[in-house]
Amino acid sequence: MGSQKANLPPHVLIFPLPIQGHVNSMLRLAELLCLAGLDVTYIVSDFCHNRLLKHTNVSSRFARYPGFSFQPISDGLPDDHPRAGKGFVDIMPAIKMVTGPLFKRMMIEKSCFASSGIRRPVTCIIADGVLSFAGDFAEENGIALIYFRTVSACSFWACFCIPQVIEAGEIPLKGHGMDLAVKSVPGMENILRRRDLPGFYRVNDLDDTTFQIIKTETQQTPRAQAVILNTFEDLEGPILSHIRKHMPRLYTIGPNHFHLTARLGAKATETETLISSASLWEEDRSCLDWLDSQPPKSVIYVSFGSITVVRREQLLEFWYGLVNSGQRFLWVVRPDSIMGEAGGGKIPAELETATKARGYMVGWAPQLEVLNHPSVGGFLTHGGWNSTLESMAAGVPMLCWPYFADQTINSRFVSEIWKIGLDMKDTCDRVIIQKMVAELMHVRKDEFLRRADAMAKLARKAVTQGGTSYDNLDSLVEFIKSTII
Ligand SMILES: O=c1ccn([C@@H]2O[C@H](COP(=O)(O)OP(=O)(O)O[C@H]3O[C@H](CO)[C@@H](O)[C@H](O)[C@H]3O)[C@@H](O)[C@H]2O)c(=O)[nH]1
Ligand SMILES: C[C@H]1CC[C@@H]2C(C(=O)O)=CO[C@@H](O)[C@@H]21
Repeated sequence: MGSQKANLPPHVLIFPLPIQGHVNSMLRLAELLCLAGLDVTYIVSDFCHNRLLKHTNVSSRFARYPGFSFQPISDGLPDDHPRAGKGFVDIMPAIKMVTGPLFKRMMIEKSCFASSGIRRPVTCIIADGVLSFAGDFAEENGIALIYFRTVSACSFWACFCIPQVIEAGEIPLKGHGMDLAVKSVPGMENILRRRDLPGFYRVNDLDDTTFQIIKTETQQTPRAQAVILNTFEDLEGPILSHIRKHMPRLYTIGPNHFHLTARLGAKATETETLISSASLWEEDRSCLDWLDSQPPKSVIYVSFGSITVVRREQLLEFWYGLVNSGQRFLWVVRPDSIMGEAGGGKIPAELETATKARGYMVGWAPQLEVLNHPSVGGFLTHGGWNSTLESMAAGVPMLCWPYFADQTINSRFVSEIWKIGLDMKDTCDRVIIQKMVAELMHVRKDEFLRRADAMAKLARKAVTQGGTSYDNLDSLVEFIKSTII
């Protein structure tokens, strides 16, 4: 057994927060590690697992990696709990109180998923950067620990600097002075206004539970032996230098959906790769047929990710703004995304008519395929980090309407640093929406497309052999191997 075991690959446990953006990002990492020949156990909430099995091809997709397995666990919430909108605030405490103890028990009872002569017990835990209990378990049991924070480096760094921002008296915001410059986040002195700080900062009381959780979880990151970020050096180099002063072993491997496409390259066609989704809702592929019949770069794709909810009045502002812009649009309206009477009330006839003429609505879209469709020329997005990277990699300019969390700082970087789109934060007005859609799709179209195209090229370079993300992934795999020698 001893010599047999020596030939077995490392066994990595991957544990994402059970939210669409985190599950997508970490499942892509799981596949990248499977391709490198590592064994992977992927912990997933029962809620997400059931949906993945129902709406995706994950079973067949991962069947080709014999060293891969899913390990479902409860997320501590009842099945019918609304995990979107305000419901999201319950996720972190439930995970901590319920999933944490369950996880520790499961790891011990299942001998950390060892299989005699076939698989080592877990040798390395790659936990979501906000799941410190997984880090505790790794430390208590002498297992290598890596954190993967699934947001942008700029958001992670701004959260890491929470103590300095408090010290400088720049928060609590108390709703005023939102346009004042933030001076206490090194490297961002001339970039951020208070309204651009990650949404968690928007509290009147520094004892706010979510704020405290984010602060504590972020502060403990440096105890890991390594940190992974889904970004690339050409995109966030200056901020990464600041982070590396505290966490020198930092692997940037993104954009990881693009990286996966590049690594699968020879083994799969582009379409095969694109349809390897991890959607928690059923994708309505009919929108691709609709896109096929639209002129090149004429459509603005609208989607606010998996957590955003809007009030009916806001829905109507967006709808009028889009219709009045005269632009063709493909709009994802998630079934659980309208607050209140689930979209009750009549839709004005002029909106129905205009939507039939030049719009298309679905409950959930095959987003990667949509963004890479030649008819799509812009993306009205909440600025979730996956959506932002997916848009960048496809060379599609963005109009950002951030909802919470990292989105408020991502949108600032999109507009002011990368200059590949516009930031519409803290307003929801049909006239502004109409004007900004026109600016993105007409007035400044060439300028944005040129920069977005240049950014897409940098992203491609990063994930191609010899590129920074490509090399960093190889180094990460070597590091994981080194932890068992
Ligand atoms: O109709 C749709 C809409 C979205 N997606 C996919 O769903 C993912 C959405 O991820 P993201 O854009 O990151 O949004 P959220 O799911 O809202 O992500 C959460 O997690 C992200 C990563 O931590 C954070 O950046 C966000 O702020 C947070 O809301 C992306 O891969 C999309 O391609 C689809 O496939 N179809
Ligand atoms: C629900 C939020 C808690 C932490 C996650 C996050 C992060 O900074 O890691 C950002 O927004 C959401 O994805 C998560």
